[in-house]
Amino acid sequence: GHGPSHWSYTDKAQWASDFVYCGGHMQSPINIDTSTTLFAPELTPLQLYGYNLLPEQKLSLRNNGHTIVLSLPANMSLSGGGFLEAYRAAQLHLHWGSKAGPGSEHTVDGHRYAGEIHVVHYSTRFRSIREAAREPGGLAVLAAFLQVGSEENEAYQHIFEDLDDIHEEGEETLIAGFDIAQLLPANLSSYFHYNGSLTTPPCYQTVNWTVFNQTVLLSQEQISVLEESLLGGKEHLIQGNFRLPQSLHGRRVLASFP
Ligand SMILES: NS(=O)(=O)c1c(F)c(F)c(SCCc2ccc(C(=O)O)cc2)c(F)c1NC1CCCCCCC1
Ligand SMILES: [Zn+2]
Repeated sequence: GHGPSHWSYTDKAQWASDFVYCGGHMQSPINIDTSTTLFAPELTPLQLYGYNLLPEQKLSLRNNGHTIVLSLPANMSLSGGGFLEAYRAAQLHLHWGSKAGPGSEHTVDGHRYAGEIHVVHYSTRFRSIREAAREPGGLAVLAAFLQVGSEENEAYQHIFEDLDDIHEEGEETLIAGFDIAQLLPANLSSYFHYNGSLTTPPCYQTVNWTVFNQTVLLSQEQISVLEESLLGGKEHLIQGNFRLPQSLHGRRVLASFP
């Protein structure tokens, strides 16, 4: 990049020199080693409120050069799941790979999935996500793995059918509201939980991560459309927009299931 505000996935090794937190000891993503996770029965099922949006509710879908970001209304919220406070939804975005290989951020026992969805929330303690992003526990991100299955996933079509409108970096379009919960696994009770960071600069170490154990199934065609539709710069597609697993530095990963 040319100056600290510009970074890319091709110069991940430089992030820590431009962004101090990216070299910290509570970074994300991580590899989840299921043989060392700790069963925590206090991790209750996640409760989603206001996720079932009416079609009249229009949502901004934007190509920001690193991923696609769907902005979410602040009356969508999250509680339970061992969280001590409530969180408001802010945005969701995706990470994916290319023909060369899969692109989830977290891995499980070294396995990388085709992709990963992140639904970003911020604590109701704060007035804005910018403020919350700087405070420990300020953000809660729900993560689910995208896996290739035999059927087309109708919920993801609400997003993928409009990717041509945001082919170029910086482009934005409006899509009709739909049930955002349909983008997540049906089982919201089985998940991993750990404290980590944003997975891109500025890498703030302020994220409560929830990674669902059940995956979401999309068709190969849908995954290919995601991998081939979005430009991150003049000539190159956004592909492989994932950070490599970071060291735990002694952190324990909790599991809501035995
Ligand atoms: N996995 S993640 O949650 O760390 C994450 C990523 F991996 C991401 F790649 C992204 S997108 C890259 C950051 C970015 C770039 C441009 C703009 C803009 O032009 O509006 C906005 C954001 C991205 F937006 C996020 N999440 C954002 C992090 C940046 C801002 C803090 C709060 C929102 C969460
Ligand atoms: Zn993300």
